Order: sequence, then C-alpha cells, then structure tokens
Amino acid sequence: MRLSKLFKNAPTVNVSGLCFDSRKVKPDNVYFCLPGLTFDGHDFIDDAIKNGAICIVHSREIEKKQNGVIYIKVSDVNAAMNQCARLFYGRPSDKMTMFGITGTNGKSTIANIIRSIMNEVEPCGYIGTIAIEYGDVKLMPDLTTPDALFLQSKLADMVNAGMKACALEVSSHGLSQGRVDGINFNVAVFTNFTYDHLDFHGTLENYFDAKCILFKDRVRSDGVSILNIDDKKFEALKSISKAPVISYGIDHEADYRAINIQMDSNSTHFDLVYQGKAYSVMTNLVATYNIYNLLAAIAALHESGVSMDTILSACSHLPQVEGRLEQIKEGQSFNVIVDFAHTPDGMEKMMQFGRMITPDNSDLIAVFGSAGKRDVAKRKVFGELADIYCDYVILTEDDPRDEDPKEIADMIKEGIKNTANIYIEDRYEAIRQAIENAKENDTILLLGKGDEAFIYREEGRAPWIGDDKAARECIQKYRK
Ligand SMILES: CC(=O)N[C@H]1[C@@H](OP(=O)(O)OP(=O)(O)OC[C@H]2O[C@@H](n3ccc(=O)[nH]c3=O)[C@H](O)[C@@H]2O)O[C@H](CO)[C@@H](O)[C@@H]1O[C@H](C)C(=O)N[C@@H](C)C(=O)N[C@H](CCC(=O)O)C(=O)O
Repeated sequence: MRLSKLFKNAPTVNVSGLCFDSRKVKPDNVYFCLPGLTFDGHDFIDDAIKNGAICIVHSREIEKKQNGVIYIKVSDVNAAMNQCARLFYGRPSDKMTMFGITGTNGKSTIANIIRSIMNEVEPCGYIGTIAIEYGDVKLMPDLTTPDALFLQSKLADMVNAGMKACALEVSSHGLSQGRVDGINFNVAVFTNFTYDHLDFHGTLENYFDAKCILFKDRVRSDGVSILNIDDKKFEALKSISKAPVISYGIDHEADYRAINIQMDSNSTHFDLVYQGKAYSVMTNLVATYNIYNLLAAIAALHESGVSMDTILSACSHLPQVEGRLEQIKEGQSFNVIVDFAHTPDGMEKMMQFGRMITPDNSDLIAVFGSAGKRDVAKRKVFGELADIYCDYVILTEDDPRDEDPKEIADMIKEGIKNTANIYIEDRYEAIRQAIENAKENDTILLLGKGDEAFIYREEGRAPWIGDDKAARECIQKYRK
C-alpha cells in the first residue's frame, strides 16, 4: 500500500506493513513509536531503521538523521496507528456485522453464544479470551482484545474467509488503549460492572470510563446498545449511548426479560417476555448469571435481524464454552466444575451456584489462588467469600508471576476465619487431592484459570495442562 493512502501529504512510496515493536520490524515497514508503561517506542527508532523501517511515526521531537527514511510527526501515535491499521487492512469491520461485548464478567460466554447461533444464519467469527476462531481456523490469542494491528489483520482474514459477522470481546484495556478505534460496532453489549483491573486503571471510575467508550464512541448511531437493566450502571450507560438502547434483565421490566426461571444442575427453563409476548426457553445453560448472558445474546441477535425461532431452537443445545462453568463429567459420583472466575463477583456467583447444586449433607470444595502482580485487595475478599459459601478450601497457585504464591495464599487466608483450608502450591497436586478425597455428591470448584493452557510464573509463561484436563486425568487415575 502507498504511504499517501495512510497519511495525507505523505510521499507515494510503498509500505509493506505496520509495526509498533522495533524487534519485529520488516523491510519497508512503518514503525509507530508508542509510549508504553515500561518503555517508550521513541527510544527504539534506530533499531527499527536497522531492521528496515521506511517510515517513523512519532510524537516527540526527534533527531531525523537517516536519509531515505520518512518521518511523520503526529499528536497521538496510538490514535494514528489505530486508524492506519483500519486503512491498511481495507476497513474489514465495515464488511461484517460487528458485535462488541464488554463488561466485567460474561464476555466470552455471550460472544460464543452469539457466534454459535449466528453461524446457523451466516458465517460468524469470534475474537476473545478463549480463541480467535473463524471457519476451521482456531488460534490461541495472547490478549482478550488484540492490539489494533493484529486485530485488523485478523478481521481482514475473516472477511477473506467469507465471514459475514464477528463477535469481539472488548476489554477495558483494549478500549483505553484504542485497540478498537478503527471499528464501528453494529451492536454493543454490556454485561455487568464489578470490581476488577484496578492495577491498570487505578480507580473504579477510570475502569468504568474505559467501558463507556464502547457506547459513547464506538457503537454506530444507527446500531444498538444492549444493556443489562439490573446492573447499577444501566442508567449511566443509557444516558451516554450513541445508539438506541435495548434492555435485558430479570429483576426489572426490560425489553427482553426472563421470568418464571426454573433451574437444576443441568438445564434451565424460563419464559422470555418480549413485546408483551412470552416465549418458552429451554436451555442447557445453568446458573443465574448465565441466564443474563443468554438474554444479552438473544437481544443482540434478535436486534440484528435473527428470527426468534432460530434463536430459541438453538438455546437448548448451546455448545459448552471452554472453561466457563464447564462441568467435568467422567462418570464420577461428585460434581467438578471449571470456571474462569477471577473477580470477587465471578467467584461469588460460582460459589452460590456450587452451593445450590450441593446437598446440605455434602461439601462444597473450592480450589483457587489469585494472580500475582494484579489487584492485591481482592485476595482477602476471595477468602471472605470462600468462608461464607465453602466447606473446604485448597489454596494454590494462579499466575503468581514474580510473587511468592505462598504469600498470595496467606493474603487470601486473611479472609478465611472458619472454613478449613490447606495450601498446596502445585496446582495439579491441589486438583488431584480435591478429586481423590471428594465424597459422593460433593462439588469441587476449580476457579480462576478456566481453559487456560499456561501459568505465568517468575520465569515467564509456562505450559499448563489446563484445569479441565487435569480434572479429567485425576478422575480417571484416582477415582476409577
Ligand atoms: C498493561 C498493558 O496493557 N500493556 C500493553 C502495553 O505494554 P507496555 O505499555 O508495557 O509496552 P512497553 O513494553 O512499555 O513498550 C512500549 C512500546 O515500545 C515498544 N518496544 C519495546 C521494546 C523494544 O525493544 N522495542 C520496542 O519497539 C513496544 O513494542 C511498545 O510499542 O502495550 C503493548 C503494546 O500494545 C501491549 O502488548 C501490552 O499488553 C500486555 C502484553 C498485557 O499483558 N496486557 C494485558 C494486561 C491486557 O491488555 N489485558 C486485557 C484485559 C484482559 C481481561 O479482561 O482480563 C486484554 O484485552 O487482554
């Protein structure tokens, strides 16, 4: 592509690609000097040029010492890069129906339900914490919402592969770093807002402001914002939404409301009230928070033109979302549930569900830790929640990074006053002991890592079998 297509008044030289990491620059790339949390991209201009950068996009005053290199000064390099990404990859998001899903919990489940039902109508891709998926392609991502360059390139791949829609998880990090700035969403979905990511945003206000960007700026004004009416942030989001608002919920009158909910450990039945008419819904999803997720997906799909018949017939056989309330069933006499819950809200919802399916004379056992170098304050809260709901707790490692996992466990323990607990650092061993000792009808919750196939330790990202696979293996080895 010509550089002049990306920047007005730039020379008409051809550029081969865009890059923000000097170490990955290829000949004839444009290098963007991003200001980072640890480094400043301006300090790596020489390296970028050595690797072949033909153009440097910068915001600081710099010495322009290399002949043959084009220097472009902008006020905001990140914003410039995000817009260039959109142009370079041919505005791919304008060629698909774009669903953007944000909120503290539920993003992956909603995005996967949307993709699964949408696929019955037209091909739909998915980008989020669990994977990047379209057609037969499945990639493991590093981030929930990828950086703008990678994101736009994957959206372009989706368009080329024939996708007509894409369900994209939009994280608060992604919104505040402008990773989705080149996308105009047809549908913006809000799940809920609870405590999370204070290590990055500093305050809950900043965290919420980041979430607002999707509804204030990134949804199309002729699109739709799908909001949870039972969440305390509903009114605030409604008041700033650029697009018309459609609500969903259980407790309050909503455009899409679930009433008469009946649930057991395997299925849920409820009546969906929409425009004064009640539709009977039978779904294999369980737990109240999943009914919210399902309502959000139903509203998003229906408002995009998918028929109620198509949506409701798909609800009874929704695919299991990996690591999200995943019930491990290997013929054992007790329940084992794997979930990604890693916020106080997510933990509490899982423990409430665990309590609901566990008979009074059986035990609810939770196996979890808390991530290193992330919100420290939530650790004691996790302990307090376990104290309320659980009969036994096994504390273990969960991405300790360069913190001592035992010290993290001790901080969780500060919240546990009455419930019996032990610390087993090795996560596999912790899962093994929980499974080996479980009694009939007990419930074991494996929380925090979902389907993740890695653990971040001091030495970096180490492979991890995954809680689901560890559980299956332990049931086979120790309970058969
Ligand atoms: C906290 C955070 O979001 N960090 C992001 C940030 O990194 P940073 O500010 O530390 O970057 P830096 O290391 O200081 O480097 C600054 C610039 O210099 C460049 N550089 C650096 C060194 C060098 O030799 N050459 C060079 O060019 C870097 O490529 C970068 O452009 O900018 C980088 C480039 O865009 C991101 O990759 C990085 O995401 C890191 C990997 C990350 O882990 N982010 C997580 C926290 C995240 O975004 N999570 C969300 C939420 C998930 C959830 O909901 O749980 C997500 O969407 O995944």
